[in-house]
Amino acid sequence: MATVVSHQAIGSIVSHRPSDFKASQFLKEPLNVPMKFRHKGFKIKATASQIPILDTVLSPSNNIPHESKKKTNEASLILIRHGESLWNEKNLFTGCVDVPLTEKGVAEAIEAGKRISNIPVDLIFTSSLIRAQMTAMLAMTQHRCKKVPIILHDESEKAQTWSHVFSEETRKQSIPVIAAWQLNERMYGELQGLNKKETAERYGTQQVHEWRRSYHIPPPKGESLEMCAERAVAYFEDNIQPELAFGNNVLIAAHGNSLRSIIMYLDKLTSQEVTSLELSTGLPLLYIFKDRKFMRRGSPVGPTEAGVYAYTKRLASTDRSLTRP
Ligand SMILES: O=C(O)[C@H](O)COP(=O)(O)O
Repeated sequence: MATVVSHQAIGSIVSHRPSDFKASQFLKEPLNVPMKFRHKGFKIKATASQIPILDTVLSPSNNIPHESKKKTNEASLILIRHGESLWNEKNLFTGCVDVPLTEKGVAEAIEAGKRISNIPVDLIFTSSLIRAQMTAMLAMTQHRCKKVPIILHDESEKAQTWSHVFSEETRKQSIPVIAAWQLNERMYGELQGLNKKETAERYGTQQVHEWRRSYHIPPPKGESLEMCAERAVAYFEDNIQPELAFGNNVLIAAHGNSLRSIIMYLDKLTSQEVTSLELSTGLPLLYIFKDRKFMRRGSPVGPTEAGVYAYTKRLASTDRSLTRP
């Protein structure tokens, strides 16, 4: 049965910004510094894949290559398209318009959380849009680690200084969340806010299908999937893949088309094959990154699903450590 979360509770989850928090105080593990943090004067010369992630935040002079401190040679990657939004419900093109989840979307996010509750998560990436952020937060309420996802703000030095956590214990109970606009939904241009059915009646089903699903054809004044891939996949390669290579388990909460472009990259789909890739709202997908390869494991069925632990030895040992009293 779906867990019920009131709108008030959701509001407090998503609007409670971490005002007592700072990345450099927060993460002891050597996570990679995302590109945006690396622009903030950490004086890093190495490429993304060589940088010890949050070591750099912890200590700007620390420039030990990844390999020397690598945690493990495999990591899990969970992708979740956000739950149903208010405009999904109304069948409107949404794109980059920042629309929250419906009650059904909230339930979907919680259900997704149950499905992934046994899969380790060290780091969360979301788009900058509220529907993806709500989804990540709600999903993590179901996780067995019981850690609190905390959004890292890097818009100013002051934001970083002011969001300082002084308790070591609290830091250990937190998971960093990095919000990146590059993971946003594709910009749907002049279609944003239009009804999908009415648009198909006006321009023809074939034309609208091409705008929605083709790789190369952009909607009027919007982004094609190819253009969306240029930013989303580049972000993935520069900022997320190094985390996985280091052994950090990552959850990405994003959107239908930004995730389609990332899945196209992970599964090596052709521009023709990606046209038939559809993602349901709130359905998590699991990949294992090992030996520099992505292996798709499908959608975990639920927290009691034995198969989830059979995916890898590492997940099995995580399960044992979580169940240990
Ligand atoms: O932006 C939107 O309207 C949807 O989230 C994705 O829409 P699509 O399925 O039409 O690409």
